[in-house]
Order: sequence, then structure tokens, then C-alpha cells
Amino acid sequence: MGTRQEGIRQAVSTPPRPGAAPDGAGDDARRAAVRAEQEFVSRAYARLDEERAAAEVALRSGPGEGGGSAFSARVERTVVAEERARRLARLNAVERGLCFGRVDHRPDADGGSGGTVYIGRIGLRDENREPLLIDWRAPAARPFYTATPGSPGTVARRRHLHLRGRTVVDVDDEVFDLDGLDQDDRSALVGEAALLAALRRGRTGRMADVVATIQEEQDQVIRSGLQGVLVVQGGPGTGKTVAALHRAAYLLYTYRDVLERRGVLVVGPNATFLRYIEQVLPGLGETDVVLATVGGLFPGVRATAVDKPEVAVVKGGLRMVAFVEAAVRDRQRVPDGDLEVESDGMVLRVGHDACRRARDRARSLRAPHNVQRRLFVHDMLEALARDRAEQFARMTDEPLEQMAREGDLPDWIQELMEENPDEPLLDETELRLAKEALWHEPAVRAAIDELWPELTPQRLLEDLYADREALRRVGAEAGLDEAECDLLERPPGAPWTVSDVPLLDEAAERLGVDDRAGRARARAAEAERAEEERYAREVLQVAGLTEVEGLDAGLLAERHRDDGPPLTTAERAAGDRTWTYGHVIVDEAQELSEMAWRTVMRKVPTRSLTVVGDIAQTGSPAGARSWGQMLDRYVSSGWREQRLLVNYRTPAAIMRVAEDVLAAVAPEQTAPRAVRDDGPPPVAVHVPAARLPDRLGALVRAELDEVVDGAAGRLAVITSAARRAAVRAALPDAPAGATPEALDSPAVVLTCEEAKGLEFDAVIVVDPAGILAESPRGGQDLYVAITRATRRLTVVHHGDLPPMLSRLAPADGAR
Ligand SMILES: Nc1ncnc2c1ncn2[C@@H]1O[C@H](COP(=O)(O)OP(=O)(O)OP(=O)(O)O)[C@@H](O)[C@H]1O
Repeated sequence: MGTRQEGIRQAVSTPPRPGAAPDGAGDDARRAAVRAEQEFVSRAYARLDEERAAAEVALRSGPGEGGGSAFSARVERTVVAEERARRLARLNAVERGLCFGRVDHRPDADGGSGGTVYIGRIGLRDENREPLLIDWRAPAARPFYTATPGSPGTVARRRHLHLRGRTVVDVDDEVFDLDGLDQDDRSALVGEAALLAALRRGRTGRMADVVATIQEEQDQVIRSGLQGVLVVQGGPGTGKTVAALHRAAYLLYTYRDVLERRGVLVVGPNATFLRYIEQVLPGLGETDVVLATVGGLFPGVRATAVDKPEVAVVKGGLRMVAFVEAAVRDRQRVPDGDLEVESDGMVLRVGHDACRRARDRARSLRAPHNVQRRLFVHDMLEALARDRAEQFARMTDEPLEQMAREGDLPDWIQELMEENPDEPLLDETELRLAKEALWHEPAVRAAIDELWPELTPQRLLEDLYADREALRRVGAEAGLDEAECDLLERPPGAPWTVSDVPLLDEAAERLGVDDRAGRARARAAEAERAEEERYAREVLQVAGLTEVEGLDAGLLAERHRDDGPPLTTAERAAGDRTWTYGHVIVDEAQELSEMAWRTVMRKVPTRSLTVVGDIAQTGSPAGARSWGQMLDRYVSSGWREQRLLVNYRTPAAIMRVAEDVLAAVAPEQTAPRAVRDDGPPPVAVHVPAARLPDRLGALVRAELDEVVDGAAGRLAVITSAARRAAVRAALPDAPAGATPEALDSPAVVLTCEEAKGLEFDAVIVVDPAGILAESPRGGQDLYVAITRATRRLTVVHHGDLPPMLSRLAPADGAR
């Protein structure tokens, strides 16, 4: 591949002929080009500095004092200041690699000049308000990403600018001359030289943006419209994650009015992965994005524990919808006989049938459990109040009736007793007061709570998991057999697992919140918000800020409420279970269970989603076997699929091993084509179990020597669960597991599950046979482990090497 890469990397002045190697004349031309580009880049940075200075001055000076109420003055100051601060933050975020590309268009048919466009991380205008730098997301930047030799459009030349700080250190050109290219070269990568240089860099433990080298197929993903469900299916290393994150930035730029208020949610597989990707969006100047794992989608619970596969399968299936419903109904009870409650020395009684009627009446209300409960409580209190009144009446009436029978009663009392015998014992006011009094009696409350408790999702599930009888009762209604029910049993206080979170969310929907007071407050707040929004709009007009990118009066007003410090969209969304987002991106989406999809879909009723994953990598037994299985029921109009077919991460020699694994474990799937062809051949090292402690340490040190260069270079030891303890003991200095330190340390010990989505310069896979045996889906985990390597792969085995790895060259461990 080397020759073709070099051929496409054209020296600036060499004729546009692929295959021609750069020569001395080309080097001179390159130096001249670097000098010329430096001039432009310096100008762009100078302009950036001016804009920053202006933004700083504007921020410091504020919009002036403005008249009106105290509230209006506060809005005027803080709204405008915050928008200026945002603008300044954006300008500051683009320092590194401000300008990275240039496109020279062909003159048009009428002989007009084609023009030159510079592409950067942000759009800048010169002092005459003429465009200087085009934001990479703007339509005018698109040809930079889409022109290929086979279909160059109007692009005559694409140039990549390589900067160190503010200095241009090199340029790479692609000159599009179709006649000189054969079919193979016509499908060349976009900006191949720049791309390969980017791919060869050592890993840092954090994903970086790839804004300068986005490939055409990725560009299609990134710029696909906002509406509907886009599925991005691609093998390992095809840039699904990186494209999805750039898509988030693109959507926020292009549809800012829709998305800034509702925000964008990115769901990733685990906390380490989120840390791995967390710098990409701020690097692109975006902050209105919430990053979360499925285990973090229920505010107040941060689940990281993972259930055993057989438990995850039960909890992940759609039968859990009926299960949660049955669990809630199971807490709406009728006493075996009559309800009896001691109160004030009396035993108050509500008959069994009346209790049943109260329960059925409450259930018939189309509302969640905690709201229905209000009706149940009222009915029960009323029944108790009447019983008490009747008992009182009996207490006073009986002696009187006795006296009447015996003729001892004066006539006027006798007449009174015979008057209105049907009159209710309690009028409306008396009834209300009696109910209130009863509600304050702990015994009454306890008795009603026993029948129809107010429940949180946590309490519902925790109580249920701890009660085998209840599990079987509830499970039977949802079609679970006893063995499945028993799998769910666990002691109270056990940590929440990732598979519990969708069940908590489901329970929250069924239980609801009895929030009458809250809703009244919300209505009042809404009226106030409308007024604030009106005012904020006026402020923006007065301050002449309406043209500033992304300003929205409603949003600004919302950010500056009286109650507490202003919250960003991301902060407000993350704390609110019922928040609905403008767009949701799910990465490693193949791992989500059917129940997890229900939770995700609730967060995006508009069904504007990007679903990113690889069915061939599904590790979770509750995960997807096909996209249709998970998505069809939510999107009646269908979803669109885009495939990514090129692997940018894993060198070809390692990919051939991965292909063998895939052919053995999922023959219906195809591995992506590797774009890199560098690095040494992958090897297998036989290490008897007893020698693991000293051999593994030496192996890791040798590999680190190969890959670590300054701050760059990372290694992972990916092991079976069975050998994890032995591996940890052999590598006491390497952090293990999905921890923050893991990403920052040169070497880390991970399981396949934890390694998902990550990549390392060198990977040592320990115990492939164990990984295969443990893999619930039959081997996908080994495919995942192998494809984490960007340069070097070593497989350490103590028994026979699984036949699917026979392509690995045997080595003695010190290669
Ligand atoms: N256009 C590009 N320019 C530079 N680097 C790229 C490009 N596309 C992908 N890469 C790099 O390739 C590597 C793999 O990308 P990414 O992690 O997004 O792949 P993925 O499809 O999500 O992989 P997996 O399914 O294995 O998790 C990353 O280092 C990414 O930065």
C-alpha cells in the first residue's frame, strides 16, 4: 500500500500524476507552500485573537444597567454576559489546529475563478465581514470531505495543513486528475497522507477529534439529517464512535435552535468509555451534550455492577414490562378478612368487600399507582370515618333507645330521635375533618400503607427481589417460570446492576409521583417563564445580540431563573428522569437489551436517534441479534442504515486473525477492510500457568518499550475473567478495570467487556480459550479483544491455542 499512499501524497508543484514520488523540486515547492500557508494561518490566528479580545471586552463591560425591574436588570446583565462567555469559550476551544484544510475549486464553465476556501474548527470573518475561515460543519466545507479522485465535484485540489502550535509545519496535497488514475486509485481515501499520519500516532488514552481527516463515508453519517433513526453499522475500528461524536457537533451547529434547548444525549457502554470520548466534543466547541451509560440513565442511581448473563437475559427481555406491572399490582392489596384498625380505644372496621371496592375503584383510574393511591386513601379514610361515627352513634343511641323502650325519655328527646332517621351521620365538613384526623393517626396510616403503599421504584424492586414468594407470584403473571423468578432473588441492599436501571425506569412510569403541589408550582413557574422569555427577547434586541450564533430568548430566560445558580441544558437534563432530548446517540448500541431500548426511546419521543454499533460484536446475551429486533417496534416508518466498511484502527495482519475468529464465531458477519498495513505480525506465546507471574511482567515491559514514546503509547492486557486474578497478581503496578486511572496509565488490565470501544497501541490477550468459553454469545468477546490493537498484538495461552488463532506466529515471549 505504501507506494499508492506516497503516490497520492503529491508534492505541491509536481504534475498531478499519481505514482510520482516527491523529488527535490517537489520539496522546494513544499517549502514555498508552507511559507504561503503560514501567511494565511497567521492571519487567521490574528483574527481569532481580535475576536477573543473583543469578546473579553464585551464580557467585562456588560450590557449596561438597563431600566426596569430588579429581575429585568439581572437578566440583562447575566443573560448577555453568559452568551458572551459562551462565545469566548468557543473561541478559546479552537486554539489547537484552528485551520487544517484548504480547497481550491476549479474555475467554472464561464471561465470565472473557482476560488479558494479555508476550512477550520470555527467560522471567522475578516475585518470587512467577508468569510475568512469556514466552519467545518458549514455546507461550504463539505467538498473538503467528500471529494475523491473518482468523484471530485468542483474540487481541483485539496490541501491538508499540519500545524504545530500556530506554525505550519507541512502540507499534503491531493490534486484531482481523473485521467491519470486507475480504478483502484479512484477509490482512494480522502486525504490519505494526512489520514495515515493521524492513524499512526501513539494513543494517549483519550479519543481526539478527527475533524481534519473525516472520510467520505463518515461524512455521510455526520451530515445525515436530524429526523428519524439512523443506524450506523460498522465493524471494529471503522470510526463509528468518532463519526457519531462529530455528528453530535454537526447537528448542534446545524439545528442549534432545536437542539440547544433540549440537548443531545450520548449513551455509551461504560464509564471508562465515556471518559475516553469526553474530550472530543469540547474539543469541537460543544458543551450541550450529556454523556451517560445505561447504568446512569436513572437519576440518583449510578449502576455499574453487572448481572450474571442468565440474570441479564431475564431482566433485559420485554416480559419485564408485564413483570413490573404485576409487581405494582401486587402491592395493591385487600386484607384476607375485614380491615381492623385500633383508634382511640376503638376498633375501626372496613369490610373485606368494601376494601376490594376501594381497590378496584382506584385501579380503574387511568393514572399511575401513587396517584391512584390518593383515591384509595380517601375511600378508606371515609369508610373508617363512617365506621367511627356509627360506633359513636351506637354508643349514644343504644342507652337512649333502652330508656325510650322503658319509657324513661322526655317526649321532646323522643321526637328528636324520630325526626330524619335517614339523615347522614356526618355532613361534608364533619366527614372531611374526621378523615383528616384519622390520617394523622399512625396506626391508620400504617394499615392503609400496608394495603396500598406509596412506592418509589427502588423500594418496589428491592422489596420484590428479596421476597421469593412475591417473585414467583409476580413472575407467573408475566410468563416467567419458577427458575427464572428464582434467578432474580437477592438480599436487600445489594447494589443496583446495569440491567436494573431500565426496570427502575419502567417502575417509575408505572408508579408515577403524587405531585399535585409540584404541578401547581410548575404552572405558576411556566407563567413566570413566559414573562421572562418575553423580557429576555427584548434584552437581546436592545443589546443588538440577535445575530449572535445560537441565541434563543427562551433558553436564556430559562437559564436565569431565581431559584439557584443558572443551569446548562446538560445539567438540567441529566438530573431529570423525564427529560426528553432533541437527539439521542447510542454507541455500542448492540449491547442494549430490549428493556434498555424502552428507556432510551422514552427520552426521545421524536425518535430522532443515531444508533451506532456492530451486531458482530454483541457480547451481552441480552443484546441485539439484529437491529430490526430492537428498533422496529419503535419506528413504524422504518430506520435508515449506513454501513462503514473501512477499519482505521487495526493493521491488516491483525485483522486477518480477527477475520478468522469472526468466521468461526459469527460466519454470517464480514469484518471491515483494514486501511493500515504497518506493524509487526501478531504472535502467540505459550506460557504455562505457573510461569505467568514472571513471563507476563517481562512481556508487558518489552511491549511498552516498543510503543511508549513520551506521553503517547498505551498497552492493555485483556484477559478472561478466569485468569484476571492471576494477571493482576503478575502486574501489581497496572490498574485494573474500568477506572479513571486506567486510561491515564501506560498499561492496564481489562476484561473484554471493559475494553469495549477502547483502543491501545499494544494489546496482550491472555487466555483466549477462557475468553471463548466465557463469551455468552460464543466468541464475540475474543473478536472484540483482538481488534483493540492499533499496532501490536500478542496472545498468551497456557493450553492449546484455539484453532481459529492458528494464523498467529508462535513466539517465545521476547520478540
Ligand atoms: N477519519 C478519521 N481520521 C482519523 N482517525 C480516524 C478516522 N476515523 C477513525 N479514526 C480513528 O480510528 C480509530 C477507531 O475509531 P472508532 O473508535 O470511532 O471506531 P469504532 O467503529 O467505534 O470501533 P469499535 O466498534 O471497535 O469500538 C480511532 O482512533 C479513530 O480516531
